[in-house]
Amino acid sequence: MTQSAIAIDSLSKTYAGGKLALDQVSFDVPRGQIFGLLGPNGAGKSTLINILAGLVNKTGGSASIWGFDIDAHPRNAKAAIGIVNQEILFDPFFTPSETLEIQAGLYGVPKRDRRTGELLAAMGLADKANAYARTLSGGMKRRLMVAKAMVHAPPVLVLDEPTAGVDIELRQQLWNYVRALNRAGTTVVLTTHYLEEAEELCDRIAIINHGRLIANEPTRDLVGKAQEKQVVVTVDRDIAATPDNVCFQKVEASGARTLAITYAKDRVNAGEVLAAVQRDGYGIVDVTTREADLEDVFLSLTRAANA
Ligand SMILES: Nc1ncnc2c1ncn2[C@@H]1O[C@H](COP(=O)(O)OP(=O)(O)OP(=O)(O)O)[C@@H](O)[C@H]1O
Repeated sequence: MTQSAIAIDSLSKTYAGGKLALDQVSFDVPRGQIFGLLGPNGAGKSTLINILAGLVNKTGGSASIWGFDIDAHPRNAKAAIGIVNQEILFDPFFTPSETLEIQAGLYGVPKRDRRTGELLAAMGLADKANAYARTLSGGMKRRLMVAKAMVHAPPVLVLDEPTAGVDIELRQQLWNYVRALNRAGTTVVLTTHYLEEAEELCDRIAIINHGRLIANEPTRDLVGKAQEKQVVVTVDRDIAATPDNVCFQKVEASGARTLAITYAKDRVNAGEVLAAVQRDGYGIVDVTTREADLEDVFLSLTRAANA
């Protein structure tokens, strides 16, 4: 039997004060994957990660990391995971090299097993090894945080919002590092608010909403669930009255001669939608289509769960 990187079973958390932040959440993170944990603000993602990190006590259920139950084998469980938090935490007066050495010391990694140089090189920080951490750019600091989480060579790396506030170019760079780490054998779990990031990077996605798991599927299947499609049609004359048809889910005039029509792709096809526009007497000058993406699926799932 192949064990999971992380196995979570009926995990619950009620904070002092009564807030139910996690409600019987169960899912497995398969080994070797890049796994996305998504959810709106306050959904319970940080609570879940903090339980895995041993920073928050769960109220119910169980969790294991690389086969080690977090209650029965807390030290082994902790050694199997590296966590990169949202906050950037290190002493600005230490150099990246010193920062990693200190962290390795905290984890009890013997000097001969330390990988300071290798990690700095992997994160593109080799030439900054001896610079003060405070002189690093924002992107470099984030990469140093990742290196710091990897000093004990954990098989599982958790990145909490790795690219929040990071510009597009650096984001691409960080994605490449995440992919490289994953190719080298690390299972990666990431939380993100950027659905595009999840769609681009993750093999599988779980969605939490108000403490409950509402999806857990391969990314491709999840995105495939979106049934809404949109065609934007430019017609040959000004639109007097917005045409209507049973095969349209929604229709809006987005310009004097432009219609944006949303339809359910499991019920009609673009040809039928265009034929309906022509039947209303319009000639078609131009057409563009837009496929639904993870954002549409995310919104429809969270809306349905809230309803
Ligand atoms: N220490 C705490 N005491 C009481 N309630 C808390 C505590 N920490 C978090 N909560 C509440 O638990 C719920 C889940 O919070 P959590 O931080 O886990 O969500 P999140 O999904 O990580 O959100 P975000 O994306 O905004 O970081 C929220 O309603 C939050 O207000």
